[in-house]
Amino acid sequence: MTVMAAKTEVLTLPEPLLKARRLTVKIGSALVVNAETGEADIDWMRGMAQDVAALMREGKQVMIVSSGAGALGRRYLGLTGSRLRLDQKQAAAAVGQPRLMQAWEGVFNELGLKTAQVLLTREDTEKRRRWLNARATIETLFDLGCVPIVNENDTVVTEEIRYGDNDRLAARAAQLVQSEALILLSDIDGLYTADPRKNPEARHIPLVEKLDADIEAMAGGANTSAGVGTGGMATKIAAARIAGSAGCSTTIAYGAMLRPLSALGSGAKFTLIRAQSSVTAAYKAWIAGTVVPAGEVVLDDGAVAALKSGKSLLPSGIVEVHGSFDKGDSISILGVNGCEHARGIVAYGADEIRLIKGRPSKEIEGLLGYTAGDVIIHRDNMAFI
Ligand SMILES: Nc1ncnc2c1ncn2[C@@H]1O[C@H](COP(=O)(O)OP(=O)(O)O)[C@@H](O)[C@H]1O
Ligand SMILES: N[C@@H](CCC(=O)OP(=O)(O)O)C(=O)O
Repeated sequence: MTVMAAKTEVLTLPEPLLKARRLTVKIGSALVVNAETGEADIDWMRGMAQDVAALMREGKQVMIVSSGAGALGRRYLGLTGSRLRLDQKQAAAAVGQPRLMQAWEGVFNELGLKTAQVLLTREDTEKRRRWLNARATIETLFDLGCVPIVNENDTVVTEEIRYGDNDRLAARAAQLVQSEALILLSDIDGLYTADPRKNPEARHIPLVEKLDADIEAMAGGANTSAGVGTGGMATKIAAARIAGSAGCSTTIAYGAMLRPLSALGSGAKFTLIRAQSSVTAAYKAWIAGTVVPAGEVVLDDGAVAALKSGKSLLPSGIVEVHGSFDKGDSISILGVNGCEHARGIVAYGADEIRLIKGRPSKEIEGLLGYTAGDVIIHRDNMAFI
């Protein structure tokens, strides 16, 4: 182990990962769990922590989505049968998750970094209020310099309401924090024209510019001989579709060697599935495309001009509030003539905005008894239509 060397080294990823400010790395069970001992593979995890630390030194923020709770817990509990009931799988994950986190925390601590456990369910990324809460927490973890380590909250979900595999969880998590790049580390170095374990003629595909039905048809199921993987290439392509719709590119790469992110930087093969738009454009298109805005605010002419020059919306420019909406809802922004100029995600609910409209931001706390910041809609959460 060369922790001292790791403290100065930097890691230069290939394009377009190089440009990504925020990366999400998904790590499958087969990588973190040693197949022979059934325990966390600390050497491999230490190498990953060194790679992540090197990227953080370049100013990048890295979120890890780590599988392995079920596999670690099964071995620890001696649940060796191949067909476990759901409650047994959940019990195994409950036992394995703290062991998984202990291993991650240990290897990051050696480098002076802190980790944070983030357990998500599908509802957390589908229900707006929970989505906002999860996003705010992870943003704060990044600000604090922590490495968020995400997994599905396996103990509380049932088959019908789970993501089911961490490839799709990772894509949703990447979308949640507006990652520009999702890296899926696998037991294979990318997408092939067919499953190369079954078809020796299969060819590697280095770049997918457009994820269409032909590409989807190439992706088959998991390599079941390895014993712990779940999704196969099909869930990786499904993940790439989710990530792509949020402007996030997906890289599928082989992860079993020590320091797989460094390997990417030194020429290892991978498949890049390029997103069709940028994260910001995808987010703004999503806001602009809100089917039924939850309400409206009417602005004076000065506020409309301020928004058009790139400013955020302050309470002082609002003259009327229509409808009943909550913090986090998408609403319409109208001029006094009733013309819709933009849509945006509000930081305050309708009744709160009624109390603070027309007033300077410094009065928000006195009027509401708390403050969620000076702006009603931040410019990053606003799309002109
Ligand atoms: N078109 C394809 N290209 C590459 N791998 C494929 C393809 N179709 C099916 N696969 C299988 O998907 C496996 C990777 O998925 P999986 O075993 O779930 O990995 P992980 O545990 O890393 O998520 C490969 O080992 C391969 O056998
Ligand atoms: N949440 C589960 C991971 C499920 C999963 O997708 O595993 P894998 O196919 O190894 O990435 C666990 O930690 O065991």
